[in-house]
Formats: sequence, structure tokens, C-alpha cells
Amino acid sequence: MEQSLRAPMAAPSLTGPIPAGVTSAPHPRPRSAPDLGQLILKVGPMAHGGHCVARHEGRPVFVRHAIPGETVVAELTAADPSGQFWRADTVKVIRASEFRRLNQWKLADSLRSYPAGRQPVGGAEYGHIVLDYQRRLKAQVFRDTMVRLGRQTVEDVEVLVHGMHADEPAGLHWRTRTTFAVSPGGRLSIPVHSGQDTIPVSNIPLAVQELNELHLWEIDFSGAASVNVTTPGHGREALIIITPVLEISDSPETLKSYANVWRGRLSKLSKQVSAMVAVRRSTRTIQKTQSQTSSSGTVENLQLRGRSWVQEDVSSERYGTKAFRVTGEGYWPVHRDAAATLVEAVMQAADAQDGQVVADLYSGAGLFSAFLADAVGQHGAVLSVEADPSAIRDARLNLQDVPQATVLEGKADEVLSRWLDAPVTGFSQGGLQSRRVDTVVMHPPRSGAGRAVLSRVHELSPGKIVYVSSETAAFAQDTRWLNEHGWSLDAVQVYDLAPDTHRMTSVGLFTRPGAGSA
Ligand SMILES: C[S@@+](CC[C@H](N)C(=O)[O-])C[C@H]1O[C@@H](n2cnc3c(N)ncnc32)[C@H](O)[C@@H]1O
Repeated sequence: MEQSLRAPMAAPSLTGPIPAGVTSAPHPRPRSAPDLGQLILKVGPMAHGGHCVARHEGRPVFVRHAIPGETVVAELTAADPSGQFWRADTVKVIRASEFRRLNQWKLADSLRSYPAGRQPVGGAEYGHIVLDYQRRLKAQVFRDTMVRLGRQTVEDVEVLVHGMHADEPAGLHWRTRTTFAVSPGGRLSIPVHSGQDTIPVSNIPLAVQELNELHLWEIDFSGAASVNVTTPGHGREALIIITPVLEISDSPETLKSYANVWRGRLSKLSKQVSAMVAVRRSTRTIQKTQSQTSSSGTVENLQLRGRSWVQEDVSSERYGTKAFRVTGEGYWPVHRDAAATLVEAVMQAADAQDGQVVADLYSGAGLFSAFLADAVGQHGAVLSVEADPSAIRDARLNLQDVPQATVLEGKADEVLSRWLDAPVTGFSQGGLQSRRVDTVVMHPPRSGAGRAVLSRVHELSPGKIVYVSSETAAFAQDTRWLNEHGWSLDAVQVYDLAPDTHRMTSVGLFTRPGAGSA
């Protein structure tokens, strides 16, 4: 249904000439938001990153909280007159898409936020779209990104985005890890999408119910810069990690008294809930060659109660059940069903056989390695490569009963270089014992694997590469590099492991004619 716009009021405070079609805000402006004016926009396709593309006088405007085909009133959030593009946020819908729904997280709903004088919180930028259509948009974004950045043909990357059964139809209660900011009054808060403000919360609709049931919003966390809460979807015991503001971390006495206060405030929680303080100390080093100082930091943990880790249980009908220990803020897939889903996808793509050698790059706490080790058996080998010391400790514990798995410490490109330069040293010394790597599994951080790692993997010449990615742009760029070096993307599966957000996770299988042969 069409809605009428309020008549334009006084001139908006654009720094350049006021473009035609710009109106002024018909409601209170968010505290930290500058008045850049509003535009009436006909919204085009969804782009990578969670915004739709519209045009104003030929200039692209990236509009959040819209749906392709809609006509909206959008508040400009970045509008440099000389900028190549502007950014805007939907504040009113003039012509609504049939796929629009009420965003069930009120604080993330731009249509209810701006009239209340605040910006929407970040992290649920698809929440106004019906779940099935979110996935169709993700499929379109995946395809467009793979064609544009990855130079794939449309037919090769025409995908269905698979949802998790338990998410239907609302897409809520899947998040097992949430990081909160802390308001000046000590309340758990979420940052707005664009801007400095944070908004106190009393419910996180995307989080698993175990998090909401803790009622942490009733606790005063004054003195904390952030609070990270892990509530395993399948597993045991929640873990709260408090990161103090720097002034507190840097003073042992003050830290001690704050730790006592926090311990007292957390005492009303069930005994099963663990808590610790992550102390990031800033250290200053004078560089002698230049009259400059450089600062670096170290992290020490101070246990307040319980353990410093959580247990995550992963159950796969086909590959069995395993328990993992994950310490502190160590990486673990965030959706409650993501670990089992990714294990199934990786195992299917890798199709590891008895006696094979599999390299699991960026192995984290050893999730894929543990299942791959079963597949290759005692005559095979899984070489898990990880750079983070805490994840390495976890992986060594999680894999302690599987002698065919070896955890190698170091950056992926450095360990791969060692294999190529000195392949005959034993597995535990970081070599390959003259064995060939049959399959490389890799799940790099969002920045992707990049040339340094890909070129080493290419030199290693495994039979196949299984690449897990949560950042389509980086995956597309790495796919392009692999294509240019003879690898083809034989199959790709895409999963919606972050409903109500623009994020998706892909598992790609690459092969190369002649690769893997001795
Ligand atoms: C996306 S996580 C994947 C972890 C694991 N495969 C999983 O699915 O649970 C990426 C992991 O790579 C590690 N990492 C980051 N940069 C690295 C590098 N250059 N070399 C090796 N590991 C790295 C991080 O510590 C993190 O554990």
C-alpha cells in the first residue's frame, strides 16, 4: 500500500547543493547521526554486504533495510558530495515488496528505530525479509559475486541456499556466541549499524534461548569494555568473558577490585555458568633506531568462576558424535547447527579414504580434523595447521585419542613452505615423511586464504581442495586465483548459517586435471 510522505520541511544540512528528491527528516534524528537529508529511491538488486543498490542522479546509493523492487524513503547515512557512492537506511516504505515482514527484533528494525530517534542495531539487516526470500537473495548475491569477482559463469554458480530445519520459519534463536558492548551505566548493549552509539538490550532474538535465559541485562558490568557470552547450542555450560576497559586492565590493584565486584554480581547465576576476565595489557616498547614508540598487547585470563572453556557436542547421523573443548573466545561456528552441517559437507566433499593424508589448514579446535581422522584411519594422517596458541592447545586435547592426527603450530603459508622445502622430516617435526597430501581442507578467516597460501597449496598438488568460506567476496577472489592456475570449482554448496543477516557459508570442491598424481 502506498504511504504518503510528509511534505519537505527546511533544507537538509547537506554540505553541497541539495539534490533533487532530498527531503528533510520527518522524525527525531538519532543522537549521533548528522542530518544529511533523505531520498525517495526506487530500490534495485541486493548487493554483497547486506544493502540494496539504488541510484540518485546516476550516483549509486547503498540502501540498507530495503528489498529489491521497493520504493522507499531513505535517510542518508554517508553522503560526501564528491563521493563515488552514498549510503542510506530505509525509514519508510512507499511501495512494499511482497516479501517484506515485520522485523522481529524491534531494535534492529529501521522503520521503528528512526521514528524513535535512534539508529537500528547492527547484525540483523535481513530481518525484515521473509526467510525463504532471504535465501533466494543470498543465492543471487552468491552468484553475482562469483561472476563479478570470481569470473565464474552464471550456470556454474547457480546455487540453492540450504537453510537449517530448526530455523523455520522465523530464523531466530540460532546464535551461540554474542559480543556485547557495555553502556556508560554498565548495561549490555549492541552497537548501532553505522555510528558510535550503542543501545542497551534486554533480549537478543537471534541468540539461543540459553543466552536470553541468563538475564545478563540485569547485571551491572560497569568497568567492562565488552562482554562476550558463549552458550553452546549442543553442549554444556555457558561462559562469560569480560574484557575490562584499558585503564582497569593496566592497573593490577584496580583490576583486582573490579574482578571481586564482578564475581559478586555474577554469583546469582547458576553454578554451571563459568566466567573469566580477559585482560588485554598494553605494553609500550621504545624502538631504539627511531624516536618512535610502538605499543603491543598481551592477553592474560583471570578466572572468576568455573572453567575457561565450553564443551561443544557435534552429532552427525553419518559420521557419529564427538565432543570438543573450545577455550575462551576461540573460534567455533556460531549457528547452533553449523558445526554438524559443515562436518557433513566437508566429509562428503573430501571423501577421505583409508590410508590417505589430509591437510586441515586453519584447523581451529580440530572440528574437521577429528572426523577426517576417522575416515583416513590409523594408516592415514591428518595434519592440522593452526596459528592461534589457545586453539592449538584445544586441538591437541580434542585429538589426543587419534594418533593419526598431528597438530602443527604456525601460519598456514609457513607450514606449507616447510613441507615443500623439507618434506622428509617426520609429521611431528612439521614434515610430510615423503608422503603426498591427497586432500587439502581449508577454512580460512574472512579475509580468505590469499595468494601466499594458495600458491603453496598449488605447489603441493593435492588431488582436491575443499574450501569452506563465510565471506563470499574473498572466496570468489580465491576461486579466480585457483581457476587461473588450472583448478576448477567442481561443486559448491551454500548454507544459511546466519538467518536474518546477509551472511552465508559455502563449501567448495576444487580439482585440477593431473593434480594428486605422484
Ligand atoms: C574460520 S576459523 C576455522 C576453524 C575450524 N576449521 C572450524 O571450522 O572450526 C579460522 C581459524 O584459522 C586460524 N588462523 C588465522 N590465520 C591463520 C594463519 N595464517 N595460519 C593458520 N591458522 C590461522 C584462526 O585462529 C582460526 O582458528
